[in-house]
Amino acid sequence: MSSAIVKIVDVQKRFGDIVALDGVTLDVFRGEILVVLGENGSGKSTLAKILCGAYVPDKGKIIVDGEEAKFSSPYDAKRKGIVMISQRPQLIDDLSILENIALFLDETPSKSLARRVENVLKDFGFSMDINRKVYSISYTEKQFIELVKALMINPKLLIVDEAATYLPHDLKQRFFEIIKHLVLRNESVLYITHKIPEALEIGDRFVVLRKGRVVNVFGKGVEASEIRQAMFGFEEYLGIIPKQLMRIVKRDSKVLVVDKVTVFDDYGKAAVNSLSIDVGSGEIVSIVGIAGNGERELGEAIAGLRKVSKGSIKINGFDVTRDSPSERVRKGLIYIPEDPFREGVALTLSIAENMRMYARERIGHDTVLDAIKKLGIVPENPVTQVAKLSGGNVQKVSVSRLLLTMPKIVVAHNPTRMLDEKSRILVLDTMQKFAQTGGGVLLITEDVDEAIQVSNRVAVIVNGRIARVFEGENLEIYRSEIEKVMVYG
Ligand SMILES: Nc1ncnc2c1ncn2[C@@H]1O[C@H](COP(=O)(O)OP(=O)(O)OP(=O)(O)O)[C@@H](O)[C@H]1O
Repeated sequence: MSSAIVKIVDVQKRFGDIVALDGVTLDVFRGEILVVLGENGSGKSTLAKILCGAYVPDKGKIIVDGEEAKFSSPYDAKRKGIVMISQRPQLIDDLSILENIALFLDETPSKSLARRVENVLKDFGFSMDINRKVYSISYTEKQFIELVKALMINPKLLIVDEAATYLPHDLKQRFFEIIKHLVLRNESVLYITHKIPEALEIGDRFVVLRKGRVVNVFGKGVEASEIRQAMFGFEEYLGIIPKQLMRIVKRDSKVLVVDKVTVFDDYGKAAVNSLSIDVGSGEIVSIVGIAGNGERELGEAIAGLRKVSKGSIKINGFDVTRDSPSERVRKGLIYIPEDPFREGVALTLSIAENMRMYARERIGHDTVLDAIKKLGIVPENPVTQVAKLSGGNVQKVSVSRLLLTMPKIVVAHNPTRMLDEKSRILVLDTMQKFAQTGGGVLLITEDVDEAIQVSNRVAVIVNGRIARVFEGENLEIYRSEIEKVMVYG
């Protein structure tokens, strides 16, 4: 392996009394993909933010190309060829995709820039209207635009903070090909992910952080169990309840009925088009699709956050089509939105205040502590402001409502995004247990693995319609067909 492009020497970073990084020393070599793994809150994003100039370390040094770098902003790092694609898209909602990219590149939007952007999109085999305003695109599409933006400056060190993990399979594979090309040109990639199989697929070396310290650095050939052991202290992949143990689904007793529903997007286009789906008591139904096919609008319509133009929605037998979001909650709905930062939590409130807001009855201190413990939220202190939590821990607060109430139907949009493996299993397991006790779950997800693992039925959404429904004991056999329908309809 060649020389280090970046040397991280004894870096420490504290936020009040939280030690996010505790003396991290690490080299990033030229021409490598270095994967960083660790539980939620272990310090991965903080390390990435220091490297890209968003945070200044309290102690320690960052050496780039042999010289100590003192970045005071991401702009300084960008000038040195270090760019980060963050876990949470950093785009301005009211600007178009093209305007956002222009802003990042310090250019004015022009026809020639549009052509360059379209060429990168072509490399991905993807086309989209780059004049669309960012507020109208999904979270996943925003993340994709972040990748495009970063690649346009030909970075020397590209930092990907969980920004590619949830891309649709084909786009992710193309992104992997593109970063492998970067590496062939001797550029480097620091890749943060929670998915161990993904890490093994892409990485050359693997660093595991725990409580802000490097606990292991592995080379190629490492086993998933070794990484798991370093991350969590146990080797086994924690399984979820096998589906055959689930109680019989009562399809005749429907907890959610979406009947020929049409919903418009922010542009007045029908994003959901006369779509019907129902969920029986004891059933988990997944809706899978490539982001931008109407899944977000469908979730919002069920939650009462978006108007239903035609058709009707019933929760637990009640017609809720015209009900307010809170009325739907009263009738037994729990909705976990796609973007926890925007809709899932109140960032300025504490963990406990958020949880008290979700619970429909008064909950005591012990219930709050119990939910924090079960989900492994760090820091554990219930008065911590949610804005101070790591991405995965914010998502945990958003999904904690699953543990705090006994709803009839859960509608969850990408609920395990940003969660480490342990917490992901807990969330899926909770949904299975909830279905076992007679509830129903509509899981809207881009993660086909997850849908196959936990569902009784998998419906594929394409252009706002259900293109196909797959059903059976073993949905695994339909995997490639499901993926094909997702892409080709
Ligand atoms: N701006 C901040 N203010 C206060 N605390 C912070 C801030 N940013 C991070 N922290 C704390 O530092 C610790 C490490 O957070 P970090 O975001 O680096 O974790 P992470 O490994 O990236 O987690 P995740 O997998 O959830 O994204 C956490 O305990 C977090 O609460």
